[in-house]
Order: sequence, then structure tokens, then C-alpha cells
Amino acid sequence: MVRHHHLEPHPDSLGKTVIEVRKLCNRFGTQVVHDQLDLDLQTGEILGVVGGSGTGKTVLLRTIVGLNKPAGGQIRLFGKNLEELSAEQRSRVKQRVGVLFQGGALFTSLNLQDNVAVPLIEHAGLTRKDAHHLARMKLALTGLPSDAALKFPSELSGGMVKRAGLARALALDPEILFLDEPTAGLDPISAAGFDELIVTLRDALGLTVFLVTHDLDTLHSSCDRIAVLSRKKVLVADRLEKVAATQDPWIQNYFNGPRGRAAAATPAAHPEHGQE
Ligand SMILES: Nc1ncnc2c1ncn2[C@@H]1O[C@H](COP(=O)(O)OP(=O)(O)OP(=O)(O)O)[C@@H](O)[C@H]1O
Repeated sequence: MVRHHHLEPHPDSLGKTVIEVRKLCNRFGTQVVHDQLDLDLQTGEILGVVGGSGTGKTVLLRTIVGLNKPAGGQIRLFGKNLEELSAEQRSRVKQRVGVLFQGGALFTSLNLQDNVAVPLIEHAGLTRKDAHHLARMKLALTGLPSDAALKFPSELSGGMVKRAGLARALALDPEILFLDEPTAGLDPISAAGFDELIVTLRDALGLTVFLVTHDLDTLHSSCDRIAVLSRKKVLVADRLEKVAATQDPWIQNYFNGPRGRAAAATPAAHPEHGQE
């Protein structure tokens, strides 16, 4: 089981809110996905976002990074409302954010080095040679062996593809990392390795992480706080013990059902709620 190994956060970054979501509304046709949803993310934390299928976790991620225009509400990234910025300012804010989408979304016709080099050439204006050099460093940062750089996605295991996707998300040195179900489809050993990598990178690079997941092991091993999406809102966003103790049928079933109990390191993790 992966354990927390927090470094002291930089004093300047303590308690700062980097993402502020207020009264967010999202709807598609007549389907209301989010209604007056509020959520905050603090600098340096890893927030796990959970919820039943279709509760709008991916839509929330896409809306925060500016890929989905909300029907209402406000989102502030680094204190700035993207909708109030010029195109150039918005693009600068977006470069401070890295996203690993579900499935990794690497270009299948490019090797890993070229995949990671794409944002470096397109957004940072690096030469191909410099971009390749930096890309190899990013791939190493995510734990890939050096000979992986010239391989194509189809030649790699699912875990390696996820790491390469992560290397690409980190290409432009983002301050916030968004991950959409990064361990989905990985075997338990690879998933645990990826969880550990996220914590290590957060500690080493001072990242803030917004992590959509269904993986109870990830919640236990890597997340500082957990936000539960339910009934179109964030029902609760708190430390695992507090969330698992919340009186809500979905939460009780999820955290204190058989899989939740198995993921908890000790059976007595929530003794005060053992009678439910
Ligand atoms: N572009 C879109 N157009 C129409 N409906 C959409 C669109 N994007 C998402 N939805 C709907 O919004 C709802 C929330 O979708 P979303 O993918 O965010 O759920 P999720 O919580 O991430 O689910 P899962 O855990 O299954 O991945 C779903 O009912 C989905 O069909």
C-alpha cells in the first residue's frame, strides 16, 4: 500500500485557492448535470473526485479547463475568470494546466518522444531537437525507461501509455494537473505504481492535482481530500474519514461496502461508524 510522504509546502502557497467553482450549472438539452455546484481546490493538494456513473465528473473537469462552456456560474483558475480574459491571456492561463484525458489520447502515429514534443513545439516554440531532449526528460520523470522514447503507443503496456500521457500533460510544466480516471484498465500493480508516481510528482514539483477516479485504492493511498458528486452538486469535499462517515446511501455503499472496506488498510479505520 502506498503511503503519504508529504513534503512541507512552500509557505507562499499555503492555503491558497487555485480553483474556485461557484454556482456552476451545466446542462445538455433538458438534462441538468450540475446545478449550483461549488468546489475549491487548494494549492498542493490532491483532490479525488468521485461519484456514480453519469454524475458529471468528466464534464466538471472539462468545464474547469475551459473545454465546456457552462450554462451558468463562475470558475476562477489562479484567481482569474477565464471568461473575462482576452484570448491571449486565456491561452497563457491554460498553459499553466496539464490534462491527462481518459484513454491517454496519444497520437498513435507518433513515437513517445514525438508525442511529448508536440506541445513543446506548438506552445513553447522549441526547436525539434530541444523539444526531443526535453521530451526524453519528461518521459524519464514519469518512470519510463529511456528506450521507450522511440516506441509507438501500440508497442507499450497500458501502464506505460498512461505514463507517456502523463509526460505529455507535464510537458509545459503545469501547476495544476487534471487526471481523468488514470488507473482505469490498469492491473493493480501498475495502478498502485501510478498512484505512487502522482504523489511523488506532486511532492517534487509542487503540483495541485484534480483527479477523477473510481479507484478506491487511489483514494486511500493518494488523495488529501475527496469530493463526492451527487444530486448535481458536490455533496461533500473533505478528508476520507469525514467523507466515509457522511450519511448518504451512495457514500455508505461506496466507501463502506465490501470493496470500500477492502481498500481501507485496517478494518477499524472508521470505528465510530462501525454500527451502520
Ligand atoms: N457533450 C455532451 N453532450 C450531451 N451530453 C453530454 C455531453 N457530455 C456529457 N454529457 C452527459 O452528461 C452526463 C455526465 O457525463 P460525464 O461523462 O461527466 O459523467 P461521469 O461522471 O464522468 O461518468 P463516468 O463515471 O461514467 O465516466 C452524462 O449523462 C453524459 O451523457
